[in-house]
Amino acid sequence: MSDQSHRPRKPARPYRRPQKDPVRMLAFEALRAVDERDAYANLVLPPLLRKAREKEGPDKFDTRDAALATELVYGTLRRQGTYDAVISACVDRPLREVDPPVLDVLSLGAHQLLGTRIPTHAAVSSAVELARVVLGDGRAKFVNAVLRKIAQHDLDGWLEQVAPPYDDDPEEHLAVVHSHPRWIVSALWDSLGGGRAGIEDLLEADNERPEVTLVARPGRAAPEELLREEAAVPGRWSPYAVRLTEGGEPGAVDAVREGRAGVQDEGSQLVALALANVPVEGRDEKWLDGCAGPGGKAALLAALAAERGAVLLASEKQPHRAGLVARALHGNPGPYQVIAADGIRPPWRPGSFDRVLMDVPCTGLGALRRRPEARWRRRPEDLEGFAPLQRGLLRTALEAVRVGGVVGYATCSPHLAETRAVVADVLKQFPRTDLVDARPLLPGVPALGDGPDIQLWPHVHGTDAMYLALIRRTG
Ligand SMILES: C[S@@+](CC[C@H](N)C(=O)[O-])C[C@H]1O[C@@H](n2cnc3c(N)ncnc32)[C@H](O)[C@@H]1O
Repeated sequence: MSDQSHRPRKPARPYRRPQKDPVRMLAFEALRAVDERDAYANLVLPPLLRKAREKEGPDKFDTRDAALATELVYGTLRRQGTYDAVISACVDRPLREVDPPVLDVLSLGAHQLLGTRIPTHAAVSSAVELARVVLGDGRAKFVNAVLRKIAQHDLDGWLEQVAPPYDDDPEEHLAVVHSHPRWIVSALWDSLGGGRAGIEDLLEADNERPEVTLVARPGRAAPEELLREEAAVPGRWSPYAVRLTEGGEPGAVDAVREGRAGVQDEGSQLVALALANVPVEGRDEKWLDGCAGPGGKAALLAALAAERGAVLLASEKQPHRAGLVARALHGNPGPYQVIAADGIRPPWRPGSFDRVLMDVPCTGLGALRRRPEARWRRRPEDLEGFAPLQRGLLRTALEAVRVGGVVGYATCSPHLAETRAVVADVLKQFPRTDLVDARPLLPGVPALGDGPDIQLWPHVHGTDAMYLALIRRTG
């Protein structure tokens, strides 16, 4: 008999079943859907939250649980670049060799440790329990070991280690610290100009959850009605805007349910208002929105047109999105028309309209705060994909407007390749046009740029980074 057989055996720990925590399970499921199926977090979350409420009951999954699950998903996705850098420093192989579900649990754990106030012990143990449920005990040990390494420093401590010093490589430093792909940091900085403080504020603003902003559609609802909602305050710039400072459920607001009001970023409202405010000489009866889906700007324009006895034609290429436009415009106080049509081969006659909005498809780099995963999905090559469409749509807009009328070219991206470059290129083919100074059309809105076009910014205006150029046809 060997010596060993006499040694008292360490009592085996009794097996304990992993605890299923509905908040972490839900967050993991959402992250997997975003990762695996290219789903959008803002679309995936609401049904998962509903399902959790139904399954667990309102006592076990209340509004605080829903808020925590939402924050865990959005925060993990937004800060993924930073967390990847930290996790990389704690594992002994390249991240691409870590199984995606394992990486999702690690990222969720990293966010709990570095991006929330959840105490360290709870952050690690909840992520490890989650790992036991969704990955099994073996891989949970790996998760435990990595998270314990991460827990040795706070976020600032990690950033000092994993981000290059600003002076050595400013763009890479900002990319890691503020969790944006480097090419996006570079593009935003080109467009914003200025020094370190501005771009840092902008990148930080992209990482904040935007407030919910409503629009009281003129002639259909008054802002005062919306201001009666809980924690509602007036918009900063648009007379029709009301901000719900605690988020709330816009769908529960009567005016929103009835279509008299809508959810609309204030930047989007300002674009519609500037186009509606620009003076045009003579007839002012026919307005066109050539890229109308899902209908936010069209609904505001149609209501403003109705006040002036003008009619909006809202056109959208995708039939199902044209359906959304029809829904947004339903109940408009004046006449309007909605059609599904390709703005590149339009059915209308040239020179038909007095005001035209072309809010073209774009990379959406101005709305990153709304779509937490978007920054990681976009590629620089996407710009080339949009370029011909953006130019083509601006050309047809300029053909659609009458001499003396005005076109508004808008994007929800501040990327210069989608904004000024498109306008400059297309105007070479339309020499009989003038750029109108859009800044005085939005009185009281500061820092709109050098003009004549305008660029809004999340960190300056609290809006999406919408761009607008107003172009008048002179011949
Ligand atoms: C940025 S979105 C417009 C947002 C809209 N103005 C709003 O405020 O709700 C661009 C829209 O253009 C549509 N689109 C894409 N290609 C188009 C085309 N060739 N002609 C017309 N619409 C097009 C897209 O389907 C999308 O709905």
